[in-house]
Amino acid sequence: MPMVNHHCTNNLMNEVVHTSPTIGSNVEEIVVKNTHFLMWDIGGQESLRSSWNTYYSNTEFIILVVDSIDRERLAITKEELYRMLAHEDMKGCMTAAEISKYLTLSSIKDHPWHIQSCCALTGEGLCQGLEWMTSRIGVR
Ligand SMILES: Nc1nc2c(ncn2[C@@H]2O[C@H](COP(=O)(O)OP(=O)(O)OP(=O)(O)O)[C@@H](O)[C@H]2O)c(=O)[nH]1
Ligand SMILES: [Mg+2]
Repeated sequence: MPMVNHHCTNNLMNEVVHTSPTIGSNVEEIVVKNTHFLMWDIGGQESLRSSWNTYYSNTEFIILVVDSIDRERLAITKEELYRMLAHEDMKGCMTAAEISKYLTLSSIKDHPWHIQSCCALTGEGLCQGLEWMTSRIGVR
């Protein structure tokens, strides 16, 4: 029944929820225990899935909503989940060693240098890079 499809009562909020297929995206900020989440709601229709990858960079979490009554489409969900995981923005990235080789860093003899792989999003590697700098202080 269409009315059931488009207007359902959300008991938690005690309000009528209107739904319509997501085209493009909706963005909303949600605060949970003082943590602000910037949430992008993106459309799940097949034709829209190719645009999902444009949302992955700078994204910390992905909420994959599964319709628990739809057994037939669970296989598609699985397929899309693994496609999503294969899409991380780090796939195919160069290693620090490759970059170092390309920049021929080893030929730099008149300056101390250090190459550090890091991720600006998670902060991984940043401390190590700075620690190297502190370890060089007064070494010359
Ligand atoms: N029973 C029930 N129906 C739901 C629930 N969530 C959504 N629906 C219904 O499922 C249909 C699709 O809901 P949407 O929230 O638009 O689904 P969606 O995944 O955002 O769809 P797209 O935006 O097209 O990707 C609507 O008819 C909703 O009323 C739920 O938790 N329980
Ligand atoms: Mg939607």
